[in-house]
This record gives sequence, C-alpha cells and structure tokens, in this order.
Amino acid sequence: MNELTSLGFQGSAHTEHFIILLKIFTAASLVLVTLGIIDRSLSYKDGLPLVNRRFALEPRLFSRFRWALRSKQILNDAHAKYWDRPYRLSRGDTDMIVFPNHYISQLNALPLSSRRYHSRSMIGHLNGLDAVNATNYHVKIMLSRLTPALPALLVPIRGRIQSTMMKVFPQSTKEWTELEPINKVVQCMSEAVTFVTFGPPMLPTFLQPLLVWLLPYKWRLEKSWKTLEEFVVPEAEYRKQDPENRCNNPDLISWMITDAKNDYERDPVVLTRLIGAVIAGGTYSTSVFIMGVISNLVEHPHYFQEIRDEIREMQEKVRGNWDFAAFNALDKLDSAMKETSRLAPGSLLVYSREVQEDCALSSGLHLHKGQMITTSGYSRAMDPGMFPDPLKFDALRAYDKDLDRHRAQPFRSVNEAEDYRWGAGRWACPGRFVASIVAKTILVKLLDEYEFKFVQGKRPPTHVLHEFVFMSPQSRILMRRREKNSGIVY
Ligand code: HEM
Repeated sequence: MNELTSLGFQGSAHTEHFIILLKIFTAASLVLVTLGIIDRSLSYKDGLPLVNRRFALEPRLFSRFRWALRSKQILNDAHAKYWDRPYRLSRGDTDMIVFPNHYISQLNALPLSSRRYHSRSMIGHLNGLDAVNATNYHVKIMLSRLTPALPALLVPIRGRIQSTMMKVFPQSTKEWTELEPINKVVQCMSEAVTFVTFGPPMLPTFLQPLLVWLLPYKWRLEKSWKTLEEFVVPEAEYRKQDPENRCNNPDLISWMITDAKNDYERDPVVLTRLIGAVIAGGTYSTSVFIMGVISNLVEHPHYFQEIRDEIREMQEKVRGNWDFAAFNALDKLDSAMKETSRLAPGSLLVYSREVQEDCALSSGLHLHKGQMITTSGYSRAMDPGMFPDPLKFDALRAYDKDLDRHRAQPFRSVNEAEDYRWGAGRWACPGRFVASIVAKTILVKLLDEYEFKFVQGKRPPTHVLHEFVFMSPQSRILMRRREKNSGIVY
C-alpha cells in the first residue's frame, strides 16, 4: 500500500512536471514565433545581404562593438562574399548600404549629400559642425578660389613652414632627440592652414595652438568654437564694412565675404563654423599622413635613399628654386605618397553619403530618403587584382607600373580607376591640393635634413577604430639633423 501510494504520488508528480514543462515549451515557442515574426517584419525587404548583424533583433550595441574592433575583418569577409554586389552594413549607429566601386558613376547622378553624412556621422548637432548641412560654400570657395591661388601662395607658405620647422624640430647633428612628431608636424601644417584661411597678419600666434586642437578627439568643443568665434566674428565684421579694401588678400575669409550670394553665406558665425570644419578636416589628417610616409620610408631604407636622391637631384636641377613645378616633379616621392595613403587611408569607408530623396538604381534597388550609403575604399585598396601583393609597401608601385600615367594622375588627383584616397565624384576632398603641396613642402625638408629611428626599433602603431585609421599624436620617434644635407632654403 505504501508502495502504491508512493508510486501514485510519484505518478502525479511526474504529470505535474510534465504539464509545467509543456507550459514552458509552449510559452517559449510562442515567444520564439513572435520574435521570428517581429524579426522578419523588422528586416529589410530589398533582399540585400545584412553584414555585421546576426538577426534583426540583435541589440545594435553588439554590431557597434564588433564594428569598432574588427572593421577591417568585417569588410574583408563581406568583400570576399559579395564583392560585386551591394550589401547592408550594420555599424551599430546606422545601417549603410555598401556599394561596389563600379556603382559610383551611377550614384554620382543621384540626389546624395556628403555634408549631411559627415554632419550626421560626426554628431554635428552636438559639436556645431552641422553648419555644413545648410551650405557647401566653404567647399566651393576652396575649389574655385583657394586651389587656383596655391602656386602664388606657395612662397609665403614655404617660408612659414620653414621657420616653424626650425623652431619645433631638433637642430643638433650629434644627439638623437626623442619627440612626438605628429604634434610637431601639426604645428607646421597649421601654419599653412591658418595662413590660407586668414591671411598674413590677422591671426594672433597665441590662437594657433588652439586652432590645432579643433581636432576630432581633442575637441574642447564649445570653448574652442568660442575662441574661434571671438576672433573670426569681429574680423569678418571689420572686413565686411569695406570689402573692396579689406578683402584684397588671397585668403579663405576674404573670398568667402566677397563671393557671398546671401546673408547666410556672409554671416560671421556661419563663417566661423565653416572655417572650423575645414581646419578640423585638414590639419590632423595631413599631419598623420606625413608621419605615415616617414614611418614607411624608415621601415624601407632603400626607398628612403632613392627618394632622398631624387630630392637632392631636384635641388640641383632647380637651383634651389622650389616652385610648384619642382615639388610636382618629384615622381618617386609622389608615388610613395600614393602608396602610404593606400595602406593607411583616413577612413576605410569613402564616398559616404546621405540619400536626399527617394530614388532607384538601374538594378531596381530603391534608396529611401535619409538612407546612408558608402563604398569600401579599403576593399579596393587591398584588391590584389589592382595592387598585386597589396599588403606590401612598394613605394615605387605607381612610378614603376606606368610612369606616364602616374604623372598624368599624381597623388593630388581623384583617380577613380585606382584607389579612393580622396573619395570620389563632385564631393571628393576639396583640400587635396592643399594637402598634397603642403605635405610635399614639409616632407622635402624633413627627408633631406633628418635621420629618423624608431624608439626601441618599433614603428609607431597605426590604429583602426570603427572605420577610422589613425596614429596617436603621442607616438614618438627619434630624430637627428644630418650634417650633410642639400641645404634647401625656402
Ligand atoms: C592627407 C590628407 C587628407 C586626406 C587623406 C583627406 C581625405 C578626405 C576624404 C576621403 C574625404 C571624403 C570625400 C568623399 O566622401 O568623397 C574628404 C573630405 C573633405 N576634406 Fe579632406 N583629406 C585630407 C586633407 C584635407 C585638407 C588639408 C583639407 C582642408 C584644407 C580637407 C578638407 C576636406 C573637406 C572640407 C571635406 C568635406 C567635403 C564635403 O563633403 O563637403 N581635407 N577628405
């Protein structure tokens, strides 16, 4: 009896357990089915493969972490899988359609905005860079006024760079000095950028270090904007009162005041924001790039020597007159610059745009207003079909491959058949002419006059965070002035 009771008892306990399990199973199935339905309803309907999100309901934070830490791998895998097809990349902050490069000519005809993209992705509403949403005036002036004036501006730019270099780089030919080269180059670069922006005597030198810190990760934003405004606003008001006499100088502010078509374009606060965007976009990127060229050449001393010889020969050929043509005829240095930006572009993604109106591609793919699109410049730069042995730094790659073509399409050009170092289309980097000539001006002297060594033999690392590729301004290098150099004087 006892046994039966106990069996009966156990039997009802089993039944109870079974019912509980059944309930749990039913509830779990219902949750899964519901999640599946929600997941499907949240998924995109355009059939594009989704990269870096495992299912539509996966918290975006996971995509963001993966993208922050493994962006190169994610792009490599996606390129290997979908190389000829667009795919949707989940970055965590937004989902972008990544187009293969051959779509660019078709995309160029669509209503896309690069500035809206830059403003949105750089949280322009928080840092004040959203002024670029309303106008492309700064880009227009850079291309139509600044670029043609560069040959004439070269002489004062050269002089300023030279005197800054004498101040910030070591002069001893005996001792090695350990320093933070990026911060030093930033000072030279900002001399050039502030000169083309404000003209000669306008900007007090004590403000220049502040402008330098209008850099993405060092922004003391509101304070920096305020400092810049405190200078630019009264200066712009002053020049506006008598443009004929006060806007004669070839500089960005004067051109922006004289060429303005409406009150918005000549508003001093707007001018401050636009100028801030130009300075922030150009100073740090070019300085890191210059350090990248030097690091690559230190790592490959035979190229360093060849390029140094090229500089020495040019110095003799032009008898010390380093004009535009002389800098632009340094074919080997130009080739090393192309190779440096191919291996370490500022961003793995280029040609990033926001769609302005609903539109469709010839393939039938619909793009909706507000959608972000981009291309993977990195996948192109690493394509062994375009660049054999793509991970190798071959300083003379472009020079050796086809010299005529290299000369016709130098570093400063937007060459859509090569990599996308300046982006592409109408909104490719408008600062490329400034970046190229200023970088060459600094590099010619540094490569000719200095020896470099890595600290403890280790190259300063290049980091990749999200799509951004950068070197820390705190990276250090050893430098010593060469006793025997070509004696270049700007
Ligand atoms: C080596 C240095 C530099 C590199 C690698 C670089 C690269 C780029 C790239 C890839 C873009 C995006 C283009 C696109 O989406 O199609 C861009 C945009 C831009 N760059 Fe540069 N840049 C450099 C230097 C400069 C300098 C020196 C300036 C200013 C003097 C500058 C000003 C700008 C501006 C204003 C834009 C935004 C254009 C727009 O979309 O409205 N950049 N740059």
